[in-house]
Amino acid sequence: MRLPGSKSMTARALVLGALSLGASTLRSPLRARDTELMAAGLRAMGCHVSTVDDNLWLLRPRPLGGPARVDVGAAGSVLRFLPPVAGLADGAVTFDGDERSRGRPMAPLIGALRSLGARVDYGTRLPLTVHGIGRVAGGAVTIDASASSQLVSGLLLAAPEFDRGVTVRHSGPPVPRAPHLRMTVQMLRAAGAGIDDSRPDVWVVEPGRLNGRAWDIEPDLLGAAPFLAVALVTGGTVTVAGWPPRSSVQPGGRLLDLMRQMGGAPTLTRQGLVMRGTGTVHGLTADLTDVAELAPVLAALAAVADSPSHLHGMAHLSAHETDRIAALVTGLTQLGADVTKDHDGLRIRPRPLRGTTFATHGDHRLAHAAAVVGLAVDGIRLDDVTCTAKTLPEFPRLWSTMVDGTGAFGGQD
Ligand SMILES: O=C(O)C1=C[C@@H](OP(=O)(O)O)[C@@H](O)[C@H](O)C1
Ligand SMILES: C=C(OP(=O)(O)O)C(=O)O
Repeated sequence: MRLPGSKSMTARALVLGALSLGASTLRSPLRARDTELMAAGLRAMGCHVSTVDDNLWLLRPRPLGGPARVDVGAAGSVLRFLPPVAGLADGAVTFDGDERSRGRPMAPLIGALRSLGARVDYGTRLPLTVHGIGRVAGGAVTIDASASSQLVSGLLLAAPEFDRGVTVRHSGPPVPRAPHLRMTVQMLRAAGAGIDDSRPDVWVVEPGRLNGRAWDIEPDLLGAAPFLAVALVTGGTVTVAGWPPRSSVQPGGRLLDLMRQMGGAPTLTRQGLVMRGTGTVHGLTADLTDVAELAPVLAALAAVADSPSHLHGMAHLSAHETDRIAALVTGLTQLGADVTKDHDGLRIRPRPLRGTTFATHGDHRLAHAAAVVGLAVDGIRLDDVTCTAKTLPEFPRLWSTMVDGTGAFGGQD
């Protein structure tokens, strides 16, 4: 199969392109609800973004301005990356989104933006309005980003355009998702930013113009998880074409290590990444701090494994699209698994499972998890599969084609 483009790379390339001198292109971007909302948000502020060609999106930066309204939908990236950009626009930009987004952690970012010189109307929930004056003073700021790495990424991505750049210090429990922060730093550098991340929990971005450029978006390796899980559960083989090299900005190596521990045998070949399984899945003890989006699919695998699992380092998952920890406890328990929550994760002891309805809570990664359990247990029904459009609108088609056994899924060549 061929995977669609990385959600995180697509989001960053769009934001950087809007703040650059000169045009940018995105080759093989992800077309999904989150990235279309990012494009629409930038358009609303005045940037020219053409997404008509599935394989090549085009950005022509123009002066950003309001009044504008931005729908963040359920996208944490739009929610955290665009308010700092709106500070640079001339005029008021109002942000709102799906009910669940209204309460996702934002306060540290708003506090930081205010102390960097932006005027923001925000209580404790969306909607919020940034009253941009075309410039943000910038400077040094300390925030607690333990609830979301996106709080730091959002500040860094816009910072080259701040008069004094930015120095962001994180203070508090560890920031989750170091790989996403590395991706932010690498993509800023690739766009010409001066950025120092040599000290733990401190990021310094110098002021300066970014250059428009051609971005090659890698396939979404985190989105590969449910498809690779198929090999483990069924004892089959799944080949993912176009798997990026080890130097990838995504934590692909970590995904493969975790799947190897659960019984998969991944090899990189000229055809791509080949995952082989035996049909027996092993339990896993792992700290998922850096890759917690994988937790739902790994929890699904753990529920059909031959031994218990302990997945931890995932406390902040309770602030994602839904409270993922609570949803996994309830959903997997209803199927018959023995699941308990501890202070920052889940303990899963497999037991014979029964087919029943699995509540996705409108969360794409919970839908992926239910689909994986459904490979091993008859009669699993998802209460909603349209939520997969957030990051992979083709998910139902890809999955059913694969489960039907035609082997023809993923033809995006
Ligand atoms: O920067 C990014 O592209 C992302 C960062 C992570 O957010 P959190 O740190 O809030 O988990 C991740 O979960 C999200 O899917 C994408
Ligand atoms: C947490 C996720 O998304 P976001 O925070 O970007 O909405 C995700 O895709 O699993």
